[in-house]
Amino acid sequence: MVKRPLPRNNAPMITNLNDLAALADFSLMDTLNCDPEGKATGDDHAPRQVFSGHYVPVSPTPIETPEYVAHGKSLFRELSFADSLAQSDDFVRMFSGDLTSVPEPLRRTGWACGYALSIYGTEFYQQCPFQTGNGYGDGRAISVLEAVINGQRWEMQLKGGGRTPYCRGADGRAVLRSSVREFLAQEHMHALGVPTSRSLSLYVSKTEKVRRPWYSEGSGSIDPDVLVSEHVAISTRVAPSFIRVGQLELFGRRARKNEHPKAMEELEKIVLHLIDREYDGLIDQTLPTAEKVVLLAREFRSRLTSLVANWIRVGYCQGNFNSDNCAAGGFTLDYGPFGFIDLFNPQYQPWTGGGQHFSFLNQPAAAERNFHSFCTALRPLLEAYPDSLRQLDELEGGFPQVMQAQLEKMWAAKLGLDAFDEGLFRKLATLMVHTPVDYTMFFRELSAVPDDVESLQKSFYRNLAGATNPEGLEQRWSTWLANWRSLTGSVDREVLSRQMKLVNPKYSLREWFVVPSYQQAAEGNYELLRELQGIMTQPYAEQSKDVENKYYRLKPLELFRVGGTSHYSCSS
Ligand SMILES: Nc1ncnc2c1ncn2[C@@H]1O[C@H](COP(=O)(O)OP(=O)(O)OP(=O)(O)O)[C@@H](O)[C@H]1O
Ligand SMILES: [Mg+2]
Repeated sequence: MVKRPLPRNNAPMITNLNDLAALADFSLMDTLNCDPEGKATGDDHAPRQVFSGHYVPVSPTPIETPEYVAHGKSLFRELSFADSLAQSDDFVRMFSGDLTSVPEPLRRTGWACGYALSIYGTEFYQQCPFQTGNGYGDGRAISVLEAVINGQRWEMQLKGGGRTPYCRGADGRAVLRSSVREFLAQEHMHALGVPTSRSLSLYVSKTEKVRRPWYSEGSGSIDPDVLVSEHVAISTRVAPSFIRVGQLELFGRRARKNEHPKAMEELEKIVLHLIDREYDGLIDQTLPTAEKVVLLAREFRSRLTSLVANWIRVGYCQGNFNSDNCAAGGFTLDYGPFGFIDLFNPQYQPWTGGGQHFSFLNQPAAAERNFHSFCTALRPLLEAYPDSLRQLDELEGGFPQVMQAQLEKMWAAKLGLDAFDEGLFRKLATLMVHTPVDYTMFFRELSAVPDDVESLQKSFYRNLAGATNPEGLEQRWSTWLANWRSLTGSVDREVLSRQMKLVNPKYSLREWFVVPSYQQAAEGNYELLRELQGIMTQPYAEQSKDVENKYYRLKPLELFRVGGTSHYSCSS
């Protein structure tokens, strides 16, 4: 008998698709309403209105001649998946979109979900080709599996898996460039300790290409200036669910407007489903719905505020924080026009179409708008319960205070302080802008608890000597540093430093590291991508001198203002 290797948690190792099939569990999913017009064959790829139901059955369209690019090694370990699985024929086939020969109880059709859109709290319908909201949703994301693995329920979703009824006439594909970005970012974010969807696998087609607007080499253009032909790819992401605030909104809007006889029932069902999938064990199952709704809002508020504080801690700007890109489970979702900040600028926003409302330090305000959309979606369920409605209003009204408390806690931790000091923080923010500094490097250098400004200068984009008033600026830094040191109290320097280095990462997934990795990948060379994957999944570790020289660096000045590196459009 062949002995199977045992993973660390002693659960049996998953070495082939049959092992995975044995863990499939569609029981929760099956309690939801299927679109009554949905075809059991899943052959439903043309844009159309979907008037009701929580999901549409749809089969993915496989990419031609798939080639293995990468798999999420740490997620594989957590799921007890053998690394070899990622390159095994039947696994590659399934996760490059071909469900035609999957073993039972896996299914030959996946599912796509509709959702609504609010931008910064304002409801939108124009993005829907029918102007009704019934044609908007997962246009190229198709879920293929729900499984309970090591006691945890996971949904697996292909991105770029072909057209769905929500494709709005687009091709349903994702290009290698955007897939590499999302793949690397999800793993990096997880390693940074920030809740996120996770990366399972990434396959590229060796033959199938699509055209996308993008930037010519070294372009200084704001908008894309060329059409490029790019290889398509399918990445699979994994999360407890992919329910978005926008999804709740779709059902909330239908219930509010009484769009069909089952509208209220469908809203209640998706909300209870969200609780089962994302808040299991946190909300007493025996409570009436109205009370569950209030507890849900409280819990989501807590997760969302903590998430956004964490984004700021690690220098992440989501870029497109609409309600449809805001996971109702409170984790990071949709790594589209995101970016990790280099030079500190509170208004940093890499997405050219995004506007200041989604910029780096405006993310708490954007989150508040998404929370408003979330509460608006829940409200129809509380119409007959004035007490619960009042509690929901209070939760919504209290968002800024909770957000502020999370931010203060985060800034205090970044500075190694027990308590937030407003004066110290304000002075620092001003100095960081005036100098200017590299956000990640500055906090990491500070984590060494330096005696003087000299070592901090490694993170400065302009030598102090080159400043308008060099002595003045240096003096302000020295004063600030002395004030900061006095506030850290009598904590041992080593202890303080160790503590701060757990909060302030050394390495972050700067776009100018990612660009060459997807450019190489487009040539079939995945070396750089895998190097980045290795480095960015241990962002707090010092790592080798070589790694430090290559990846612990200021962004080269010539890369500022380069289209595709410093700013980009949403084309993906
Ligand atoms: N090539 C495409 N084909 C079909 N639909 C698309 C395509 N690109 C984007 N969409 C859809 O357009 C909408 C807006 O796109 P956005 O960039 O927010 O999402 P995304 O990156 O595709 O997906 P997600 O939010 O699932 O990560 C989404 O509903 C998405 O499904
Ligand atoms: Mg999206």
